[in-house]
Amino acid sequence: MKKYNKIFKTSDLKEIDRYTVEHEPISSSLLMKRAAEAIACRLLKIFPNNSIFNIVSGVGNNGGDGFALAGILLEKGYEVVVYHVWTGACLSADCKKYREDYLARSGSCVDVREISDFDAESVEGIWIDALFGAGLSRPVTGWCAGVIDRINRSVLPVVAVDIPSGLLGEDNAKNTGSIMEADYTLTFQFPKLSFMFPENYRYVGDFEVLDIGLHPEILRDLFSSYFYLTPDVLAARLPKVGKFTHKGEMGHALLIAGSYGMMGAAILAAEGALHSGVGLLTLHLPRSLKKIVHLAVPEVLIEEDVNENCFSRIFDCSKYRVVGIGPGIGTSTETAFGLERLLKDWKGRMLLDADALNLLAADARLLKLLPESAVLTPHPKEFERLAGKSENDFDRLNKLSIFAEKYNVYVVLKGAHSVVATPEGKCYFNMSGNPGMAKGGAGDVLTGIITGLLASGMPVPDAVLTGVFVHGMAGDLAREEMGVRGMKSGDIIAFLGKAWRKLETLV
Ligand SMILES: NC(=O)C1=CN([C@@H]2O[C@H](COP(=O)(O)OP(=O)(O)OC[C@H]3O[C@@H](n4cnc5c(N)ncnc54)[C@H](O)[C@@H]3O)[C@@H](O)[C@H]2O)[C@H](O)CC1
Ligand SMILES: [K+]
Repeated sequence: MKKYNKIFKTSDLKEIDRYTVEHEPISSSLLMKRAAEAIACRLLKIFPNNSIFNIVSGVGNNGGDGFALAGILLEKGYEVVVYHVWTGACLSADCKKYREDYLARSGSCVDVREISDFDAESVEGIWIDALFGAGLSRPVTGWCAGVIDRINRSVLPVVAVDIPSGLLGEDNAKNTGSIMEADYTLTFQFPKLSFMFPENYRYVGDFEVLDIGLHPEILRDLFSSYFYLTPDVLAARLPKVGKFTHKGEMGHALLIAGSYGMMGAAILAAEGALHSGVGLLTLHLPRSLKKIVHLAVPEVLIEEDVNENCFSRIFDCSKYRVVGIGPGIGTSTETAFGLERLLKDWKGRMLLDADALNLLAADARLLKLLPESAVLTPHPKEFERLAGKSENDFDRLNKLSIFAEKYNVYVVLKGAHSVVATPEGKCYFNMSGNPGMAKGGAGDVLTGIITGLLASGMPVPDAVLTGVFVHGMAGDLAREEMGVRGMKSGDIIAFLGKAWRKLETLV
């Protein structure tokens, strides 16, 4: 079955739920049981040695998940206590059903109707947070906030069901209420948008998406502008390299990179492209610096600039399928002039990174010269120079989308979940990569990879999404062998071959 990796709004959940219940068909209580079974299965794998579960349940369906989970764990012989926090007077029908089932089996339950009913201090084992889920409509305040605060002060691990209680699914800019600080979040069917933002990591912790079999038709048909990238979806986009392919078909790329003192950037970008299927790669380099690079990367062709130490001018780009520019080029006046001439002359495929973006930010006239579907790969600071300051991560995402539409470009905002904004207003969040990649040079490798893929003729969005994902995947393979501290940017290149191999075997 084809997978649709959409990130829906939490307000869409009711409709997805309703459609699944009607068309599978399945009762809502059995769907809840399925969700609780998925949680139990994962939970017991994450904490194989834990035998005591303290489940904090609310009155809605998230609370219902808590009671259904409690029943499953009780049946398996674990010690379970449910703290039933009466956040409202009425229980949802399924919460009521699973509470009654649990009590009927003599499950231990503490009714919490005010903060003094809740003692978090003498507790052992782990906390399961099933207080509020996707139905939360406003910040959590009052004595319910006190329950969250007490758990946050506890030293025991916290696992959130679907979403940490108190966190809203999308925009949390005005969320001044209490929010559960979970170590893990086990979320149903798709990650929530707010999980993608660095500022929410302290609440979400590490998250995993559990497939609870919501109906594929509604997941396919319901609109969303947000998506997340997984290997299966990307493997499906990989074109086959045919038996009779020659280097001309894989494309000729021009990379403009490096300047005095920053030649490593040129080498890393070149290696990224060479390990990503480019047919021919020409490096345009400052005159006095070409030797260093040629010795380090013998596979490239070299074109020399008239300037000794930096990029200043390209005379003819007509033989290239793509031009990548930026890593280590600096921001001298000569280079600014060279970029302006290039943008006036070149209307083909193009990628701009690092100092090329700083030059764009310094002279807004240049933005209007960007070729259609150009690819920009800023980190947050570079994006801020281009688009101005953002109030928070959600605001930055909106700015990103507006920028991509306005200038008709693809923008890769680099980060823990790098996000690709398209000219059509879609945003794709990357799910590969790790903190070991937060090092100088990692971005240069990404520039090379995407430039290489653009040269090979892949459609622009496929080249960008695949490039971002495989870059993170190579980083993940490097981390497996060398650890977050031990790996360096060059190791991303060293593991690119294995990453491609892994992706290709999924096709
Ligand atoms: N389709 C699915 O993915 C499934 C989801 N399940 C679980 O259901 C919850 C969503 O349940 P819902 O009943 O809609 O909402 P909550 O449990 O989050 O309860 C909200 C509850 O609380 C009230 N409320 C809202 N905000 C506040 C507030 N700030 N303070 C106090 N009270 C508040 C609101 O009126 C409701 O009464 C989802 O997350 C999953 O965990 C299913 O179990 C499986 C299918
Ligand atoms: K929760």
